[in-house]
Amino acid sequence: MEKEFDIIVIGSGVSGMGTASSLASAGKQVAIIEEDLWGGTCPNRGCDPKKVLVSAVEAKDHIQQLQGKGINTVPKVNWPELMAFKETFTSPVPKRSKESLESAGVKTFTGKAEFIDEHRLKVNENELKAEQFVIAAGARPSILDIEGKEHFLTSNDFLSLPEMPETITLVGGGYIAFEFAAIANAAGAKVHVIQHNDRPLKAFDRELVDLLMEQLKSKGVTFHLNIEVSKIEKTSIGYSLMDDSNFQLNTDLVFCTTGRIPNTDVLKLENAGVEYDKKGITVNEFLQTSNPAIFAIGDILSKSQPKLTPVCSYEASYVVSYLTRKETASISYPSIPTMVFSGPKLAQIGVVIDESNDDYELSTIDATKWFSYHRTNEPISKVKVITDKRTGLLVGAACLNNEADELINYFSQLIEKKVSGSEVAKHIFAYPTIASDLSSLYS
Ligand SMILES: Cc1cc2nc3c(=O)[nH]c(=O)nc-3n(C[C@H](O)[C@H](O)[C@H](O)COP(=O)(O)OP(=O)(O)OC[C@H]3O[C@@H](n4cnc5c(N)ncnc54)[C@H](O)[C@@H]3O)c2cc1C
Ligand SMILES: NC(=O)c1ccc[n+]([C@@H]2O[C@H](COP(=O)([O-])OP(=O)(O)OC[C@H]3O[C@@H](n4cnc5c(N)ncnc54)[C@H](O)[C@@H]3O)[C@@H](O)[C@H]2O)c1
Repeated sequence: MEKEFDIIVIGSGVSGMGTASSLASAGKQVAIIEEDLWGGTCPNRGCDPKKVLVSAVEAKDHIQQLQGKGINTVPKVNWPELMAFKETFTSPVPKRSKESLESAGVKTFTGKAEFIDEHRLKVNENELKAEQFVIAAGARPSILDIEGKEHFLTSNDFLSLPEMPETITLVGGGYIAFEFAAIANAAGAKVHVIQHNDRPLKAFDRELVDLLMEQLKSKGVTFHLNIEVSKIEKTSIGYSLMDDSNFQLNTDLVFCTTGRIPNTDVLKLENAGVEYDKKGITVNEFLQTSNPAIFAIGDILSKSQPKLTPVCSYEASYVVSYLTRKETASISYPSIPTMVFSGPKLAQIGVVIDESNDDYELSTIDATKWFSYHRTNEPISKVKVITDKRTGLLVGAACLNNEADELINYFSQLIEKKVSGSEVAKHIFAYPTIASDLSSLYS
């Protein structure tokens, strides 16, 4: 049966949900298609469930740090209970997301979308037609193509793991590995992280990554650098991982955390004249694909910006403004904060440099003994601020401590609003708080 709409959105994650609802509110006839969990990655198997599990890491770290300083026992993480708590957040998401779209006037279809031609899509037995399309079909975990790859689990499995085994191994040392390593370690597992070169979390400040690794090592996480796993063998008690020389590691479970691949292969994009490369769909500065009636946003894009939830929301909001003619200028991104919710947390925004140069001044501040961090006896707090030598304004920052997820957003405001150090000094912040340290960090 053929159905016709003004705009069809493919994928109901952060990118697709916001786009579809806002376009419907603007008076467009909108349909949205989802083949799996309504609401997509972030609330079902990404940021949100992950951060619920991180709560246990935070609680345990906090208490562990205060041993002999007023607290005398370290609690144990009860994994099944923590998972049940996580479920209270995730299980309502698909139904609630679909209902919210429908109440906004969006027509929902469950099934896999495939382009038939430039204006038509096939979804199960339906043929859907539209003038314009927004592709927001996201990405999925990549699986290394090695012998025994069928034994790999993914981030989706980790976030629903019924029991935490004695040993887990994460192959690939990126965001997911550093976050899951902290979670599994807090839950009592022996954790191994295997990285094929010597630069885990490559986009982050190297010194801070090294310090984060030291912290994780001190809690019992083992890092194996410059190891390229080439084979996984099932054994009577678990799995054995091997490389092409002498490396061998036994583990109860093994997760592939080597990145995510865009869902470009399942959409039959060639039928609609939409071009893509291995990083995703290529778009111009209006988020328009090689077919001008088809737009793409979110994790499915081939882009230099990080693939993160707030970036998806930003692109969704831009494409809605563009399609409703409220915006005709090209998209321009602000500085984007990036965060690793490990233990401790690592955050970064803007310019990243290893040392001062002709343009930028780098200040590295050891804030471990500052009141804000010392009162909870944090093992480390390091902050780097980068200022433009010409204007004196903040252009970048990186931090490693338990409060980095809040601190980085203050830096983001200062950078985006071009607030000078002397202006910060004129603010009165509640004391003692992380914000009240700002004038000492950036003056
Ligand atoms: C474990 C994990 C933790 C993360 N933590 C954070 C974090 O802390 N902070 C942060 O900012 N970001 C985080 N991210 C990244 C963030 O989740 C993503 O950037 C974001 O969710 C992407 O949204 P999206 O809408 O582009 O894609 P998705 O949410 O993936 O939505 C795409 C949807 O399209 C559907 N789809 C695909 N193909 C088709 C088809 N042919 N037909 C119909 N439907 C289709 C999919 O089923 C999916 O539901 C995390 C990611 C992971 C995996
Ligand atoms: N806090 C957050 O914002 C957050 C958290 C989790 C995920 N994410 C998003 O999800 C994406 C995927 O996360 P990810 O951690 O899977 O990917 P990633 O790209 O962050 O890291 C992958 C890591 O695997 C390494 N690697 C690649 N091939 C390998 C091999 N053969 N053997 C060993 N190591 C190998 C890479 O060098 C890299 O260090 C992120 O890029 C990010 O966009 C964000």
